[in-house]
Amino acid sequence: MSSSGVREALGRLALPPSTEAFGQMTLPGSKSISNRVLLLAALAQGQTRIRGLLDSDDTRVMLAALETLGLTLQRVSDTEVWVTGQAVFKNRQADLFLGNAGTAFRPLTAALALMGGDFRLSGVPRMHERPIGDLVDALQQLGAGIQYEGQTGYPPLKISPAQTTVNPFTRVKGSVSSQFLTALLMAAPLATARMGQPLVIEVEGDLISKPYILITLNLMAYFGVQVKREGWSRFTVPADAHYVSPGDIMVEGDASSASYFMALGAIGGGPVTVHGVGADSIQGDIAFAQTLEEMGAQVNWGAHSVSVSGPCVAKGARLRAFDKDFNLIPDAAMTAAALALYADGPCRLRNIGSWRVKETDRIHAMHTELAKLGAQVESGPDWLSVTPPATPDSWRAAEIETYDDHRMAMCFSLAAFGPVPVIILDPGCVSKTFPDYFNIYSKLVK
Ligand SMILES: O=C(O)C1=C[C@@H](OP(=O)(O)O)[C@@H](O)[C@H](O)C1
Ligand SMILES: C=C(OP(=O)(O)O)C(=O)O
Repeated sequence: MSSSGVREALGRLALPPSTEAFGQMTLPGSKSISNRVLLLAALAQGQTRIRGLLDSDDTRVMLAALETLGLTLQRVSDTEVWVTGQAVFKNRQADLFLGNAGTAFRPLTAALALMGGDFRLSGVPRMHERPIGDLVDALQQLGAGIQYEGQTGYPPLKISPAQTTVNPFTRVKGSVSSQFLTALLMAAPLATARMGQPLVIEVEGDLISKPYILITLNLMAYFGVQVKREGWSRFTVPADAHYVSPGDIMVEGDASSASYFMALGAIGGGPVTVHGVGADSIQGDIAFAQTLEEMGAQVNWGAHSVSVSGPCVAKGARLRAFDKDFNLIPDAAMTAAALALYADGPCRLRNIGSWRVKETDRIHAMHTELAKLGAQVESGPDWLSVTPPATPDSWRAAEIETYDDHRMAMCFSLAAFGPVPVIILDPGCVSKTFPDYFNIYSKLVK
């Protein structure tokens, strides 16, 4: 990292042309669960032992922010930390750098805005292009003092002490990111504690990425706060809501990270077995296994593991093409887009508009890089269609740009099963959620 916290793009990784993939791997902890649990533990009464924590850029910025806010964190190892909660954080003035971690930026904005204090929240330049206006609007309805330091609707943000009277009702738009609703829900006990009455959160319009809200509600319940949910449009946090440490919590493996290895099993013969998520997972992205089945792979479930086998595409076999709405699994959907290279016909990903405002404009990035390899690609505001190279001769060797997007690097590693050399530029961008990705990858592909 440079002094501004911006990671320098470095290096290139030539992928060895691969024909097979098999073996076992253990997943790093879930990013979504790790950052939620860190914040919930910080707000909870008592001490929480967190095991299986993800150790990556996104969790490091969250840990550093909590330390700056005065929390006592005991790091037992890279994947284990003990957090002693404080209903109201000790330091009420802080300047926090949150990288490009949506799961740190959005929930901390809500918690600090409702707690009150003088805070500044910033990130890498791309974070300052990722919208946050819908969350700020919802928090302002609750009496929060938030100003935009630059462009209206985007970070960096300045938070000033909240008004003491708060409204027991707010509305939030759900069409840009589900993380805004997640942030309001997790911070809600700070508002109910001040008001002594329940807080009602209404979602305006469509809500995207719904399974992530279920992760939020599940973990809030684990920390003692039961939210009443009426469909996807109304959420009520009770008047007496307060977080209590569950004592010990084990973070599941990351289901989005699992998608790359499950995909390897589906194109390289397999079986590839991932340990850390399985049939009991609380993460929506495990539903990617169903996409793989629809494409012709075989999936075997354990409680905490998944094994995938499939055809060997390097020997000419093909996966079944798909036309599918991916709104529920936007992250694993990128893996499906890369697999379209090996399909037996045109594939279409629908309802993926949120890709435009993630680590990069993922519709543009995917379109550009798949086309470099010889696929015929078309895209629109919220869709992507990929016609795979018709014959081995239609493939073209390519240097794949990764746009400082971990998922671009990880999903294009699957292109190594085509008939051309592939180079991944700046492979180190995987550090956002999976620093060890290429090391584990290299052990499973032959
Ligand atoms: O709440 C979460 O943990 C996440 C929600 C999703 O974002 P959107 O709700 O913006 O689609 C997902 O893409 C992101 O990686 C993690
Ligand atoms: C969208 C992602 O990240 P974030 O949590 O920063 O939104 C992602 O990991 O694909």
